[in-house]
Amino acid sequence: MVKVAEAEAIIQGQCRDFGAEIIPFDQALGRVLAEDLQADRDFPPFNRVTMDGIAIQFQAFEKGNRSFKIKATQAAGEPAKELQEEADCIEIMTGAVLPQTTDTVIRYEDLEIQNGVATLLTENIKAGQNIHRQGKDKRQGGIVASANQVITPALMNVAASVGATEIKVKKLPRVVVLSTGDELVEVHEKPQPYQIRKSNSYTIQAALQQFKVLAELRHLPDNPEQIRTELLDCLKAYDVILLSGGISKGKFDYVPEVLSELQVETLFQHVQQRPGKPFWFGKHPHGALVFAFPGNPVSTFMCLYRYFFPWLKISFGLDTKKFFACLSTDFTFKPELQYFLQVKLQVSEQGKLVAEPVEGNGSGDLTNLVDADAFLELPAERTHFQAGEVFRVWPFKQLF
Ligand SMILES: Nc1nc2c(c(=O)[nH]1)N[C@H]1C(S)=C(S)[C@@H](COP(=O)(O)OP(=O)(O)OC[C@H]3O[C@@H](n4cnc5c(N)ncnc54)[C@H](O)[C@@H]3O)O[C@H]1N2
Ligand code: MOO
Ligand SMILES: [Mg+2]
Repeated sequence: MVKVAEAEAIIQGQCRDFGAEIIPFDQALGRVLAEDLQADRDFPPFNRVTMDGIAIQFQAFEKGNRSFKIKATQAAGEPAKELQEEADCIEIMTGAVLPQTTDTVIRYEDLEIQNGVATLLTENIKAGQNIHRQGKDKRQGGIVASANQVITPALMNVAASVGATEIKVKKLPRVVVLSTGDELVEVHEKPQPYQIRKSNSYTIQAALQQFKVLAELRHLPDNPEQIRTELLDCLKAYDVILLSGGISKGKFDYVPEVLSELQVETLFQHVQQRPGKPFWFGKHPHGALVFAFPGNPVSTFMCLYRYFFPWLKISFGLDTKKFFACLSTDFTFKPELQYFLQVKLQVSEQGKLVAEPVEGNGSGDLTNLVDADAFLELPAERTHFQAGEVFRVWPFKQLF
């Protein structure tokens, strides 16, 4: 049996680079950027007017001029017009290029316009106001988004602005999710009283979609020959096998034995944790990795978030951020196992992330996961945990 930190280190020692591929820009949301995106022009690309109003020469205001004859109107999308006389102005719209020879924009709210003449209603005018200067945000050639981050809606904005119709992203690993067990029936089927519907595989598949990984689903019956045939096929066809169930001490838990027969090296078996103690991890000589999660739904789920996603993020070149939360109430857990307590998270008015335990009925209670937001990781070497103490937390729900 290995400690949680040892299991984590062994798994992270097996991170992979799956390379990169170029895909159309409109399919890139949620993928990981594999190149730096550069500004093809300055940001903004011209002196951009930021208020609807008039453009003047500030020197005219300085000389005491407070009324300006409107010589022209310039909309966004029009080339820059030119102001000839300092006694005049150009009506100008937000998003338009600053007209040539002007340097200051006054908004309509500070003007009265009558008979084609704009008169100032305020003395509070500053040279250069209401202009977003060319290149102020980024210079041409500068990096507007660096590689190794998830393509978010905000990043799409930048990608579109630089005309990146195609984007280089990290390739996705080929993943298969294997359910095991003769007690499982399909979701559309009506189970016999002694059967249950398959659910873990759908949870795993759904969670992987967060990273745009489209996993295939397969099922292994409790039959060593069939497990062997299926696993042999999967070891050739996939980079990662995510398995749930069939790995503990039961008479029909054939998975670890068959994996060994197929030359999959055991990198660890059993982790000092609850849930998920029987967790098994191994590697095939040709490269495929096998994460064999214990079948109980909460165990599978916890191991997915605690071990697989960090592995995936590191493989993608992403940062693995650490989160901590404050326990809301005293809690006791006696076994010498790292305990992953299901909690609800809330940000207090003091700005603290507070974790409140959600009582459940152990690792078979999948209904409890719906009410919880995260796992709070309580160290194995301790028994009593006090309200206010801070521990590492593994969120599995969007909090905001
Ligand atoms: N003698 C011992 N028995 C058990 C031990 C032990 O140390 N000694 N460990 C227990 C722990 S902890 C866990 S967790 C489970 C792990 O069992 P397996 O990985 O072998 O999983 P199964 O036996 O196949 O199933 C366990 C449980 O989960 C349900 N299950 C399995 N797959 C799915 C699925 N795809 N969707 C929904 N539910 C699933 C299955 O029906 C069982 O109820 O072993 C304990 N036993
Ligand atoms: O510790 Mo097992 O993984 O819960 O039921
Ligand atoms: Mg079992």
